[in-house]
Amino acid sequence: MGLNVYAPASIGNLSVGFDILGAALSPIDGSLLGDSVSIESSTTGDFSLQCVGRFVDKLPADPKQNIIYDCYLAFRKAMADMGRTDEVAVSMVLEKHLPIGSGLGSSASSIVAAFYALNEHYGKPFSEAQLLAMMGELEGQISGSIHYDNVAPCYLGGIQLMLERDGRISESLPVIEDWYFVSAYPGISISTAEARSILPNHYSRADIIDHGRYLGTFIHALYRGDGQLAAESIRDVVAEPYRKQLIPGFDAMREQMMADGALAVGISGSGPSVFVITDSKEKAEQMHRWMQANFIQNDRGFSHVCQIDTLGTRVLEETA
Ligand SMILES: Nc1ncnc2c1ncn2[C@@H]1O[C@H](COP(=O)(O)OP(=O)(O)OP(=O)(O)O)[C@@H](O)[C@H]1O
Ligand SMILES: N[C@@H](CCO)C(=O)O
Repeated sequence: MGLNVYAPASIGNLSVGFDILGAALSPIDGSLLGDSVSIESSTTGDFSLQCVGRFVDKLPADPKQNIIYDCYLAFRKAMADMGRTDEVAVSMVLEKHLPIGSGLGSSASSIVAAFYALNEHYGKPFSEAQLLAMMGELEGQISGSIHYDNVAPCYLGGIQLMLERDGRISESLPVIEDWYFVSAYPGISISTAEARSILPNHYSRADIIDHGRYLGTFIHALYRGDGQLAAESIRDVVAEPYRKQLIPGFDAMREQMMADGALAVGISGSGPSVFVITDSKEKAEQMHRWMQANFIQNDRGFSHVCQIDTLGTRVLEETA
């Protein structure tokens, strides 16, 4: 029996919660914005990985350099640690729909889809909390430090707040139902590790106070269902001032979106994708068209009108 698992794109940080907030996204036109992984028992007895999809060309040529292979090794080791050593290997197919270094949680989407598929295939040996811990570890292997703000929303859906306590890595926050997100990827790539390395090691007291106030207000407003206050609190004093120079036309884009009635604008994860929040579908569609005409740099770029994906990672198809 085979399975096809889909893991949605995500916005790390949501501007106001560096490394501790993240949201999963679904395009409102029903298209899939995320990687998927198919899995079945290997007929040769050896592990195999085939990669297909629009953004496959920038993946490492050797499947054993793909993060999916590391997920497989980590999963098999964890099963061996629980005494399961005689399991049959698997054949996997990765459909790479998220560009690498996009700010849309591309590696997280592959990692989450792979672990979810492996767990389903081998009869769910691991709990949600155990899987999330493994996902975070693999994501940390890529970016240099463990942060769950892509893997947690990608896996669990919704808006996630990282608690990072034993057994409670992340918890869901309330979602503002009428928020539309325009998610635009300009078509260039930014490495997460590099985008982290340009950030300051220390912040001023004024920045720390602002950061605490904005994040506290954001979470308070979500629990009150006050979308206006929540959106006004989406301000980034930690990363955007330093990272925006890596994104061509960021300031002009922000100015235009705010003039067009955006509730909030920010960098998606470590960029170069950006997100815009509005409470009107019509405005979102107008902003999406502006992004297509003005922000996207080349034919690899794209823009989507999205809402929060509350389902998270799921099985799309089971085959006999
Ligand atoms: N399946 C995979 N998906 C994405 N990246 C992969 C995968 N397998 C290996 N890699 C490697 O992992 C690194 C991912 O880099 P990075 O963390 O900057 O990007 P990302 O996770 O795609 O970023 P973002 O979260 O901004 O979308 C690249 O060097 C890439 O070659
Ligand atoms: N929180 C991470 C997300 C990376 O997508 C960062 O901003 O570096």
